[in-house]
Amino acid sequence: METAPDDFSRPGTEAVSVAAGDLATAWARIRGRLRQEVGDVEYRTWLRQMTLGGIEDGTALVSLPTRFLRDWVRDHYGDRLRLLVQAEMPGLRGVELRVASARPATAEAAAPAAEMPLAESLLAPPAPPVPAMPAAAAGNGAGGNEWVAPLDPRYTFDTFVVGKPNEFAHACARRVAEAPAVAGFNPLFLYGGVGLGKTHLMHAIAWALREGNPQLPVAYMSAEKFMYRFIAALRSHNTTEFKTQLRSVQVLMVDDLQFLIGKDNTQEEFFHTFNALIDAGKQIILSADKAPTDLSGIEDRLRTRLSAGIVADLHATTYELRLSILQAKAHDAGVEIPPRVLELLARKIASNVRDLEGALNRIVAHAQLFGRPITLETAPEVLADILRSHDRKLSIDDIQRKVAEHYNMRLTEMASARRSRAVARPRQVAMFLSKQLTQRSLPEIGRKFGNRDHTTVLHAVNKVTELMEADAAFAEEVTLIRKMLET
Ligand SMILES: Nc1ncnc2c1ncn2[C@@H]1O[C@H](COP(=O)(O)OP(=O)(O)OP(=O)(O)O)[C@@H](O)[C@H]1O
Repeated sequence: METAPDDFSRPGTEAVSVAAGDLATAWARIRGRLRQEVGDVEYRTWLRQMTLGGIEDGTALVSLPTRFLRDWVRDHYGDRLRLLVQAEMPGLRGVELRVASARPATAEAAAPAAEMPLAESLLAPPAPPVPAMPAAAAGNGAGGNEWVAPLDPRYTFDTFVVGKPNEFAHACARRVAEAPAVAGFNPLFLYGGVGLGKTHLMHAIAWALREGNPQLPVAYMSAEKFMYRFIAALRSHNTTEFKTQLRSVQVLMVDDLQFLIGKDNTQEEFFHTFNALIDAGKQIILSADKAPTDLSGIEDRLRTRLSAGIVADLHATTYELRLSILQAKAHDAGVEIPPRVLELLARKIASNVRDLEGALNRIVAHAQLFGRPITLETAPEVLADILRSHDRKLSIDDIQRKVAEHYNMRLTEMASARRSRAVARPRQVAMFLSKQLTQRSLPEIGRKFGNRDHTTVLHAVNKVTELMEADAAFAEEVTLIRKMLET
């Protein structure tokens, strides 16, 4: 059994009439989406206390308990919140953020939240960033665009940082943006783990296409939205209009396709839409968390068609890519963050870019709140919970890399047979730290250092201990490297 559709009544010009149950469901979905987009940490820090007080004059009234939180949410999430609200409740003019005690969405949806003088409006800009749909796609005046998700203005090619893990996906996306529906690139199927940039790339393609031709009918939506709209069309016996709308676009983008797993009717409809568009020479761009071949629960015939164009993987980020992303985002935010702090984040938060952004936002907020620049000493404190949740075990590779970097020697020397002092001493330091900072046994450590014997490792550990006792400067140096590895 598939989930019930979101069936908000059509908006009037001034008021939007939404039943209490629908309002609560829509609000829950908006919050869920925000949480998914910004990550758990950021969501808990800034957005959890947000409540929907109701709708008044076509504006959603959202409350936060303090002025600081209200301002923060307005400045950092205001646009996003407005776009999500408008996507869920088409016809709303905007969102008003207030400082007020919590008040849930109720049957008296039109009742305002406790009035406060600090209300701020996030009204829609004059030309909302929604891809154009042609008259045919707009149906018979029922508001054509409202089932197409708005594009995020931040997600363009300009703001997408390219590195080894995403260069292929990025190149494919660029190619499709330059020349849609070229054989071999249709469909474009982007896949990868959570928060690695699939949605960002899809929006970037849509923005680029729009820039080239503002009239080009491009439709972007999540697979979830596709399903809700399809079920709503079924319920209102209006599937013809649904199909006509979809089939009149030139480019169709459907995000998070894994959502269709096990939803047989929706999959069937999607399959037909897909075939109709491809046969008509339209471009399709899809994303999922797995490659088509690994999407179990998707019918074989659909799976085969999904792989028929180009399949591009967004790989897990590397340290270098994470650092470049942080540098770019700090630069865009106009804040100076010491390189060491960015390196710390890039090293410690290896899961996905969304969490990385969350940590960076926290640092920026902290610096702005207290008017003090963040330092390598204060960053671990400010980010304690985030760092704890990303705590990862140090590996011998990490240690070798850091020691090689410190002594300005090539990483390969760690495993080489050379015995000159310039490489032998740093190698001994790396062996010593590997014994101190990992759970690896002496033979295991030896293997990582060019298959050396465990007695060589033991000798290195003893030698470094001895030298540290005899030479304060050397002891300080080793302690410093250790500290850098541990923060
Ligand atoms: N290479 C990159 N350069 C700049 N920002 C990036 C990059 N990759 C990801 N991001 C940012 O990380 C956040 C998460 O990316 P996005 O939403 O595109 O991930 P996703 O792969 O669609 O995740 P999900 O599987 O959760 O839908 C976004 O804010 C996005 O701008």
